[in-house]
Amino acid sequence: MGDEPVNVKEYQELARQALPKMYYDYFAGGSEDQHTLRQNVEAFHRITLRPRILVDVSKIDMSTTILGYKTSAPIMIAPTAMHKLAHPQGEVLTAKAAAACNVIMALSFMSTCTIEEVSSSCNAVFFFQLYIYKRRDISALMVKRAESNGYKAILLTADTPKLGRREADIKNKMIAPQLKNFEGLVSTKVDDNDGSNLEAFASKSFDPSLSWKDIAWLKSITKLPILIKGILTREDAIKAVEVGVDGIIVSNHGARQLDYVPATIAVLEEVVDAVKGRIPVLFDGGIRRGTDVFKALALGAQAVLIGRPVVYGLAAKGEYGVRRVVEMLKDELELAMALSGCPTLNHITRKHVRTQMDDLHSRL
Ligand SMILES: Cc1cc2nc3c(=O)[nH]c(=O)nc-3n(C[C@H](O)[C@H](O)[C@H](O)COP(=O)(O)O)c2cc1C
Ligand SMILES: CC(C)CC(=O)C(=O)O
Repeated sequence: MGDEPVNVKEYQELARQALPKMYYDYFAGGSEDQHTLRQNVEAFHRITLRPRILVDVSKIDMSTTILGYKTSAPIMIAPTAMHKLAHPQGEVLTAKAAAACNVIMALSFMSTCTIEEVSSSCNAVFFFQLYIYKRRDISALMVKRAESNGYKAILLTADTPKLGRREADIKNKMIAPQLKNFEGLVSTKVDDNDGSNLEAFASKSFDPSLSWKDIAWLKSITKLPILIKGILTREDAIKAVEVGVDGIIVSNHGARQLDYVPATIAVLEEVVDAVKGRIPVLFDGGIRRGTDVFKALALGAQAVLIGRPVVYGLAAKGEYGVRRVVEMLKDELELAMALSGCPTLNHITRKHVRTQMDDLHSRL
C-alpha cells in the first residue's frame, strides 16, 4: 500500500494500525456473531448497476438539501460515540472536516467534546443525536443545549433500549470514559471489571421503557424537527409517519444492536414504499463506496449517513483523514453518476439498479 490511501478500506487498515486494540475493536465491531455486520456490506455487493449511456454528463451536480439545509452531496456524518478514542481532539476535528466538505454532521449524544465545543468550532450544519436516559431531565437538558447552540434537528435513536452484546468489548473490558457533557449530572465512568463497562453504563442509564407515546413528550420539549433512527420494518415506518415525526433513518446501528436483522440496504425499499414520500427517508449501514451511495439513492433514500469510515479517517489522519474519506466517497459517487448517465441526483431512479429480487423475476 502506498502512503496515501485511495479508498475507505485502506483507511480502515490504517486505523487498525493506529489504534489500541480495545478502541479499534469497539469502533469496527458488531454484535454477537457479527452476521449482520458482514451482511451490511455484502448486501451491497449483490446489487448491480444498470447504467444508461450517451447522456451528457459534462456537468454533475451532487448537491441537495436535507430538511431544507444545503449540502454538497447526499452524504452525512452519522452520530458515532467518543471520537477522542480515535483522536485526542475528537469531534471538533470531525466537525471541521464536515465544514470543509460542506456536509452535515450529526453529533452523538455520547460525544467526548461537548455540544458547545463542537458547534462553536466551525460553521458546519449540525444535527444532534439523542438517547433517552432514565433521568429524562438529563436528556431534556441536552436537547435544550443543542437547540440553543444552533443544532438543526434531533435524531432520536430508537434501537437501543439496551446495548447490543458486543463480544470484543466484553473480552477487552471496554472502558466507558467520563463524558464532559454530563459532568456534574451523571457519572458515565463505570468501574466494573467484569466485561464491557460501556454495556454496564448503558444498562444503568438508558431507559428501556421508551415507547411510541414518548414522541409526544419529545415534541413538547423542542421545536426542532425530529427524525427516528433505527427503523427496519414497514410497520414501524408507518407508525413513524402516524406519530408525525419529520423523517426516519433506516438503520441497524451499524450492526451493533440486534444481530441477524437484515442488512439495511435489503429493507430500504420496503420502508420507502410504506412511507410513500410523506417524510424523508435517510439510510445508513455499510456504505463504503460511492456506488453504495448511488444504490441507496436508487432504492429511495434521500441521503445516506456514514459511521465507521469517518472514524477510520479520524483515527488514521485526523481532520485530513475525515475530509479525505468524505471526498473519496463524493468523488466515487460523482463518477458512478457520470458512468450511469445521471447528471443530477434526480436522474437516479429505481431502474438504475438490479437487485436479487429483480433477477428472480426476470427468470420466472
Ligand atoms: C463506533 C460507533 C459508535 C456509534 N455510536 C452511536 C451513537 O452514539 N449513537 C447512535 O445513534 N448511533 C451510533 N452508532 C451507529 C451509527 O450512527 C450508524 O448507524 C452506523 O455506524 C452506520 O453504519 P456504518 O458504520 O457501516 O456506516 C455508532 C456506530 C459506531 C460504529
Ligand atoms: C456509547 C454507546 C452507547 C454508543 C453507541 O451507540 C455504540 O457504541 O453503538
